[in-house]
Amino acid sequence: MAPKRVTVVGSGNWGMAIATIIATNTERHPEFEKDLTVWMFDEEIEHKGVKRKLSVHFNETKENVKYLPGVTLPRHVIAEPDIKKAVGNADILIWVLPHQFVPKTIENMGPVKEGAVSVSLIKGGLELEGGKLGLCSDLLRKLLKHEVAVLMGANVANEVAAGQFCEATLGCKSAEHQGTLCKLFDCLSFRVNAVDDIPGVELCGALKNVVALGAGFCDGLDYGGNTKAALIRIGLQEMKIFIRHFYPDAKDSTFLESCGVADLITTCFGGRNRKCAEAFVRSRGSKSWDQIEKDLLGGQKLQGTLTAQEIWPVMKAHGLCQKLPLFTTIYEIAFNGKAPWGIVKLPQGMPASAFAVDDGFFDKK
Ligand SMILES: NC(=O)C1=CN([C@@H]2O[C@H](COP(=O)(O)OP(=O)(O)OC[C@H]3O[C@@H](n4cnc5c(N)ncnc54)[C@H](O)[C@@H]3O)[C@@H](O)[C@H]2O)C=CC1
Ligand SMILES: O=C(CO)COP(=O)(O)O
Repeated sequence: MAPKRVTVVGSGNWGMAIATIIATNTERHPEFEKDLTVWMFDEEIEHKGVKRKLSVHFNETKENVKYLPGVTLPRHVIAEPDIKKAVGNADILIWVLPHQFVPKTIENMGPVKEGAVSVSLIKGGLELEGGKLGLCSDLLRKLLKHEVAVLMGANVANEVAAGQFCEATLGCKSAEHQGTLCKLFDCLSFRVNAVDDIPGVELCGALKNVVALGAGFCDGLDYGGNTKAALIRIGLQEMKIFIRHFYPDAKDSTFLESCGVADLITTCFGGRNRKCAEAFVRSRGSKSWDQIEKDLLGGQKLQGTLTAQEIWPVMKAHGLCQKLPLFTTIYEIAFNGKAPWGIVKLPQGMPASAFAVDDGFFDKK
């Protein structure tokens, strides 16, 4: 059988980091073609005083100076800015875009190969479809008309690119594809465990970004480890309530995989959602989320705020707000001007001086 061609669709922080792992595996396993294509959403960059396209700079230097600076990828990783060329010949498509860009990207691309398979690494992209909760992998499945697996885990991109040990969870229904896809991702520093609970894996990946906003609010209020641990515990519980409401068959064991508790922990300590939520509180209401994203992420994208907005109408439509007080509070702090210390149920009448930011910028709903 001809070796399978692989394309990574997306070249942000995670797209580039996972390309380092995949490229190692396409080189050592003969069932894959060694060259790895990465679709690069092209843009003009200025690096050391020289202006040129990001893809041109990458193909010459093998460094994505905007989204993963300081890391040189293997020579056989090739950036392709033309989406039609990037996906047209691929047998395996790895989706790693901020979820808001998925529909337009698919609209712009041509046909995909018969028998191709996709894996979504995208955390977010939830919507109600005729009362049912639609996932990003459902959208991909609908538009691409082929099998879509998911890969989620405790995988802060810069740490993965640095070769630090971590784990990930592959959610995949077909036993045949499980084997091939594990081979594509698994290596000594990136251990992959396959399960067949796709909605459980994917929803853990999306919802932990919302909980991470709460963790950032705690950091902005200078609360310590006990409070953050409580928030993580309650967050995990609410993730489970939410997921089970829509997918009663989601497995308990999924929450103990890397995609569950491990991703929640790493994101609540080291993620961008946490970082921006801390800045939101410290700005005392003076900066919008868009401004914070621009100031702190250098072109990378926040996913937790969008996901919080996506699940809010879903929670309301399904009468879940009371069952999910933490998710509700996170939404209200992020978008309704609720005081950030509402993140913990503190005793009524506690003196204002006990709080780091009680200077009147947030009303006390
Ligand atoms: N960065 C991380 O540590 C991790 C991220 N993820 C997930 O991976 C997904 C992708 O995130 P990152 O790779 O971090 O991206 P990123 O936030 O670092 O970069 C933004 C990406 O969006 C692209 N872009 C900007 N405008 C676009 C447009 N109009 N159309 C298409 N693309 C456009 C940029 O070229 C860039 O590749 C997200 O769902 C995220 O939650 C998952 C695990 C780890
Ligand atoms: O998903 C992640 C780690 O697994 C990264 O989270 P952030 O998007 O908050 O950085």
